[in-house]
Amino acid sequence: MIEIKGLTKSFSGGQGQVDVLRGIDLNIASGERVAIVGTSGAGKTTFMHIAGALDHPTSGSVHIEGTDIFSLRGAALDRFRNQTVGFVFQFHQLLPEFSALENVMMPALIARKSPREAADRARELLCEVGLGPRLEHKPGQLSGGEQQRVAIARALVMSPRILLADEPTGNLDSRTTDEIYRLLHQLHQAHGLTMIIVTHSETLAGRLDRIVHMEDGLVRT
Ligand SMILES: Nc1ncnc2c1ncn2[C@@H]1O[C@H](COP(=O)(O)OP(=O)(O)OP(=O)(O)O)[C@@H](O)[C@H]1O
Repeated sequence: MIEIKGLTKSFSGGQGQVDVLRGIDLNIASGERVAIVGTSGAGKTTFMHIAGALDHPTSGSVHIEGTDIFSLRGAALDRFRNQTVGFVFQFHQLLPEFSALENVMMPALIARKSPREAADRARELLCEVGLGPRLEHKPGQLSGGEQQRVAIARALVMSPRILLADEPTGNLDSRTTDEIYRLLHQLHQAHGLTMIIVTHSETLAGRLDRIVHMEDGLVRT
């Protein structure tokens, strides 16, 4: 269960203060798949970064399975995030110099898993996302859809319970979008993941369990 209460985020810059999130309340059940939709600038990415503890709110709280995540500090917060949340970004952010296998291993190596264990887990996940024959390919040698599959495998390498995806199909054509949806569905069935997915794709949003509309830093009710 994810419980978000009174979340606000303001940035201050040259042109004064910008209130990007203005008091978001949202509960998401374990295993639920939620689409976050809204116009550009509504605050979706900012919200996702805070929900996944990549950024701090100005005020408000996020409880994940009972843990008040912003009461954790430093290494404890990093550990909680690495073990609990996996991220998939629109522009997948794979490291171009490294193979698919090495990209997926990376979070496990950073978490000090042994290279053998990291490689075994990465291989298993790449096979699960249909990339068994592409383990040694570098991102530049893979299609957009394949790169996104690598990014999804990487997000899952630490066996998180929550998957946060920001426009996971944003730069893909409709057939590849459909394939990524089917993969996410398969992973949801297999791992019981809670999924929060920011998307502009009505097709993708419509297939999830619930659609949350964000508008001007608030959830539209
Ligand atoms: N670090 C920052 N400093 C100042 N303003 C910021 C910062 N990050 C985001 N913003 C502003 O917050 C607003 C919301 O941005 P955000 O990326 O969360 O929106 P979004 O709904 O994800 O948009 P899109 O669909 O275009 O990705 C924007 O007006 C943006 O300029």
